[in-house]
Amino acid sequence: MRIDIITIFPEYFSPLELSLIGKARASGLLDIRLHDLRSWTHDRHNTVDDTPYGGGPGMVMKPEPWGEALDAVTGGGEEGATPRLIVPAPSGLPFTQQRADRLAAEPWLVFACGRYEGIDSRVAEDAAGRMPVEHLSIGDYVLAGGESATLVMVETVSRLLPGVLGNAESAVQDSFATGAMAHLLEGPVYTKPPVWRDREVPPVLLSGNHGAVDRWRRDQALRATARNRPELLDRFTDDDLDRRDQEV
Ligand SMILES: Nc1ncccc1[N+](=O)[O-]
Repeated sequence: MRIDIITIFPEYFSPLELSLIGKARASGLLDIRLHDLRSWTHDRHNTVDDTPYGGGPGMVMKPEPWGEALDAVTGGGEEGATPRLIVPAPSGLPFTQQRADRLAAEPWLVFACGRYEGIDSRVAEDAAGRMPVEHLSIGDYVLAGGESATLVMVETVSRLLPGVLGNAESAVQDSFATGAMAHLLEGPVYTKPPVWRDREVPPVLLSGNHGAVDRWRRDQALRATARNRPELLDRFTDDDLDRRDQEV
């Protein structure tokens, strides 16, 4: 997968040189390219923002640098390929594991990181004439810009790509994963030693009875979900739960 990130703070993305994503980039599984939006400004101050029409607080990012940046970055696709443009914004559609699964199937993503009060809306309208454009939100709070959200989305999507995680299985067992534990929160996890500060690991996990372990894990996941995210349980119908009983 190719990922382009356009931002006025390229250094914000140095964490993408570390750990699993860093290794995936080094191995060629991931081709992440950073672009400084100011490269497409032509004035002495490399201006990227201006006051909002209609008044109001803050600044809006100017359309010209973005238009040139997107032309330059998205024009260079192999055999004229076009990317999916992701614009992180609090006003966007919710970024969920299901949406991450879908994005992980895309060959090429471009992230436009807006700062201030956002990017002039004509930029996304103009780009939509040439490529799919999605405004996505990672949560109902206001960040100073799209960079943190882009880090979250890039990490969430990248770890789903085959070969990026050491053990692809663990992506399946995660909270919100698809399959039998879909939409359930992950329950408690344990590793050695079997007793620590007089606290024992639940005996079922040491029993070697995989059916009992799976049932225990699903029960714990249902409890965690009921406690912290009861609204996620509404998605289950009775036969869903019955089906899970068969599956687990
Ligand atoms: N929540 C956000 N705040 C600012 C920019 C982007 C955001 N987001 O969720 O993608």
